[in-house]
Amino acid sequence: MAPVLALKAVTLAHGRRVLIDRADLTLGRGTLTLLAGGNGQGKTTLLRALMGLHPLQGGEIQISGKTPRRARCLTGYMPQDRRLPAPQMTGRAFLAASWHGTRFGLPGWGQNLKSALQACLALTGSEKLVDQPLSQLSGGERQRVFLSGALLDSPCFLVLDEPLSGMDTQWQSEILAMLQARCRETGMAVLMSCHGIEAALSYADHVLSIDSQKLELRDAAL
Ligand SMILES: Nc1ncnc2c1ncn2[C@@H]1O[C@H](COP(=O)(O)OP(=O)(O)OP(=O)(O)O)[C@@H](O)[C@H]1O
Repeated sequence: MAPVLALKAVTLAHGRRVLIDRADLTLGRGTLTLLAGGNGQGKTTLLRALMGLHPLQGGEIQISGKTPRRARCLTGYMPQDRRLPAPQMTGRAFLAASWHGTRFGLPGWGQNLKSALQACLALTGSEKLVDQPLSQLSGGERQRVFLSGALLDSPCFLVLDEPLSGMDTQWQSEILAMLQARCRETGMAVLMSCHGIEAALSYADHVLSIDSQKLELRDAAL
């Protein structure tokens, strides 16, 4: 079976500035990996490249054996830039519009969507948040609603860019425990960037560090 994520000699840059130079990497099913690195090292750029949103200067990325664009239906993504699509929109309408990514922004309200949405809201403790306008939620609450959306299509690969920012320590622990359990139970793999990885280490299998254009994968227990 193809690994969930495979990078072969991947080079990423912004203009002439190379951020990652000919990196190889493999992540397997059911693993939770923390992406670490100082400001400006290229974490967001790497995660965007995994979603097919940033071009490669060289090399190849495969997600479950497919190119990032072809693997869209297999991936869930929570970007770092979380500007509100429409401040008065409720979380429920926002999430309904993103279900399956095939609705051209039009919400669907069938029973399948309702059940899938309810399950994801329960995972993130967002049931009581989704019927309020997004603009009236706190930063940490909004993060949980957006995380529900990333989980909505039961992805095999979940890419999260600083999902814990703005959450209090209690919610950070609950979300990390939930993600760890989903990895174990469903085989989903998670790659998530976060600053201050110490608090998250006990939930993770690996730490992927970006430093001086290199990627290094290590066991989280070391
Ligand atoms: N659109 C852009 N055009 C040019 N340079 C960019 C662009 N976006 C980011 N950069 C630069 O690329 C580098 C890496 O940015 P990136 O956002 O990937 O870093 P990061 O590791 O996620 O940082 P942080 O921890 O601060 O979020 C930074 O030096 C940044 O200034």
